Amino acid sequence: MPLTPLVYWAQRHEEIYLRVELTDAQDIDVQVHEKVLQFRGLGHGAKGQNEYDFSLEFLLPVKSEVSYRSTQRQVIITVRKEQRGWWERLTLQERKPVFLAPDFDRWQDESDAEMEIREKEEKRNKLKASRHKEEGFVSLKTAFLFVYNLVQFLGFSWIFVNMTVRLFIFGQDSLYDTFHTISDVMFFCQILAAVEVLNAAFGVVQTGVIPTLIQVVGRNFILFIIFGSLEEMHNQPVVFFVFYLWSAIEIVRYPFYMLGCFHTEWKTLTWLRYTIWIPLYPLGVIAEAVAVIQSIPMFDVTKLFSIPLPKTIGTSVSFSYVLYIYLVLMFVGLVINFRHLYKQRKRRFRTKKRKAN
Ligand SMILES: CCCCCCCCCCCCC[C@@H](O)CC(=O)SCCNC(=O)CCNC(=O)[C@H](O)C(C)(C)COP(=O)(O)OP(=O)(O)OC[C@H]1O[C@@H](n2cnc3c(N)ncnc32)[C@H](O)[C@@H]1OP(=O)(O)O
Repeated sequence: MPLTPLVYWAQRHEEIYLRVELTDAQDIDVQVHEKVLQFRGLGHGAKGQNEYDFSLEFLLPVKSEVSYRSTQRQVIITVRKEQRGWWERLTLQERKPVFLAPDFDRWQDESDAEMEIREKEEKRNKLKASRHKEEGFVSLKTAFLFVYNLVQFLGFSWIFVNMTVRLFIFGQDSLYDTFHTISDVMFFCQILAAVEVLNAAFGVVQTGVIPTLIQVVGRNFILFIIFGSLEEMHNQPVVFFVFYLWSAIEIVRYPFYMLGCFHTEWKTLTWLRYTIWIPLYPLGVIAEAVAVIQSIPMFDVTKLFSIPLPKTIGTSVSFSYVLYIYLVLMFVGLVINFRHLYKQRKRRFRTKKRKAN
């Protein structure tokens, strides 16, 4: 003979919760027809291990889909109200069935429930607002990166095209006046490149700060100290090779980033971005090293940037010592960035392959 378990209830504007006190319940069957809920199940209740059942006729219509979950201690049933609203009692009959009691763990009166809804609504609105903010930030960031990359692309394209055209027109002669014709734009692009260090440092782009710092500081050292400060270096052909190698990678790298801003890619461009540094980087470092070595006697003669020593010692330390140290640093920088670019290349092509599979 089935027994009746203890049932606790609570409501919200849209739902009814029933908690059936049955331990280790099995063979549970819960059904709702019209306004009547029927429960049947085997388990350990107030009267020991037995079959338990009950039925409830709700005050108002409910939806026929009912959900329940059984834990070790109880069965929790959720029934959705047909119409949103607050019920003055659970059952149609005014007298409360004896096995039914309020679930004080979940109990809320109407105003509590309304407060809960308002809090949920507020939370949802806040989340929406923060999502809007985030989206606004993302589009601002994308616009900023796109404009930055476009400016750099235009700058380096101008340099590359100008040098190539001059090479065709003036042949070898063009190697001697690269600095005079190109340096203004190169100064502009390389000063602007400091933005890349900030982008990496502030997480605007997901990349390491050190490789970017090495790249920007390394190039600006050559541009401002070696070429910029020594007039004797201005008409050296090495300027041509350094500028040409720098701009050759940048006319590929920046359009690659520009497409990346729109989550687009052009496979050939991606391949070029992650491949042509393999010959260009060592060549670039060699060209820069040649420039540094060429400048050493010039710094010795002009005593530019030499560090004066106290009068008692009487002489000064030539800047060329700094340059010897810099040559070593260049080699270290080359190794760090070569490894970094190799890792980026592997990561890029590995992910692509995985996506393709
Ligand atoms: C600490 C001070 C030390 C001073 C030491 C001095 C020693 C100096 C030695 C220096 C030697 C320098 C030699 C050098 O000047 C010679 C040359 O340049 S020769 C020419 C060849 N050169 C090159 O090929 C290097 C070109 N440069 C670079 O590639 C970068 O500057 C580098 C930092 C080296 C690597 O770039 P990065 O780490 O950013 O890799 P990724 O391109 O793969 O980017 C990673 C993700 O970030 C996104 N990203 C990056 N930048 C942007 C951007 N501007 N806009 C939009 N998105 C960007 C990129 O899309 C990647 O995202 P995802 O993975 O999602 O695609």
